[in-house]
Amino acid sequence: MDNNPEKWRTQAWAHLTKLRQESPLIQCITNFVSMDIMANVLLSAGASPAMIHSIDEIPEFTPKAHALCINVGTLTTDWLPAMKVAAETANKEGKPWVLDPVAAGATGFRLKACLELLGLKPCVVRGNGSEILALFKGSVDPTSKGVDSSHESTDVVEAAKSLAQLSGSVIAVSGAVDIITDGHRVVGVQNGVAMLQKITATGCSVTALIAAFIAIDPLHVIEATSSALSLFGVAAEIGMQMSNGPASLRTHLMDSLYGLDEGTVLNRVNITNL
Ligand SMILES: Nc1ncnc2c1ncn2[C@@H]1O[C@H](COP(=O)(O)OP(=O)(O)O)[C@@H](O)[C@H]1O
Ligand SMILES: Cc1ncsc1CCOP(=O)(O)O
Ligand SMILES: [Mg+2]
Repeated sequence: MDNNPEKWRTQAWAHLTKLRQESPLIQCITNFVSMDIMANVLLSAGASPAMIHSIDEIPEFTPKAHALCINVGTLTTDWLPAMKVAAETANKEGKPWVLDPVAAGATGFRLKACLELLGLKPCVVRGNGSEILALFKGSVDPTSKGVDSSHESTDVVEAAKSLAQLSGSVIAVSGAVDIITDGHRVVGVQNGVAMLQKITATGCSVTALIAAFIAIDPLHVIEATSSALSLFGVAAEIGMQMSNGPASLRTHLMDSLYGLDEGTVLNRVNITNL
């Protein structure tokens, strides 16, 4: 894709239209905090969510899903084997899966689990600046703020590129500017509002949305990931105009995502090659 902004916008609208038409089934193995908002964001966008995480069901269910989202936000020893079996099943079935390494640098247990999952070759890893840096360094961050970031996405571009080259996954770093890279190309998305950081699990939700967009365009992972991040940001921008704070934005974000129309998308999507 050349750096014509119009092409990125047209592509984002084409992705959303296809998502609404095909309504892919997205399996989410995710943290307790995020389950509700993640499922509702997927529904608002046009996808079909299923929060199914029992290891007893994965061999039967994961092959039916069009994409899988794995999120370690409230990880326990019990859940990790299910996540690994699901990732392996998705790989075997040729289904794309994405990893959200929530608070990767917060503890040794979490970091080890995230690195093991990264070894199972997710199609995309989406994290905030601190999470991506922790994965790149492979070390616990003594100054970790848990699920929140203490690094700007734009400060970890080189780490993200190296991590992408080492892992073979596309790395998406969220922030004021979302960075998407396969280790060679770097794309920037400038949509969204800072208030998204004041709603829990918006990061988790946009990771699930990336899974949905990859489900409908698995051969263009960077493009699908960029569209998902941009359209989530556009919905937040529109929603913010009707909101007084995080609680009302949470509601308006979903209404705006559901109602996104061609004119709004073509006017607002802001994606560029960096
Ligand atoms: N300062 C900001 N301005 C605009 N959008 C932002 C800003 N910070 C985060 N976002 C958006 O909020 C969503 C969640 O990102 P982020 O807060 O980085 O994830 P996490 O919740 O995992 O830490 C993403 O869509 C991202 O683009
Ligand atoms: C608060 C919290 N604690 C464990 S998982 C979680 C949700 C994190 O969501 P996000 O990474 O999208 O902010
Ligand atoms: Mg997060």
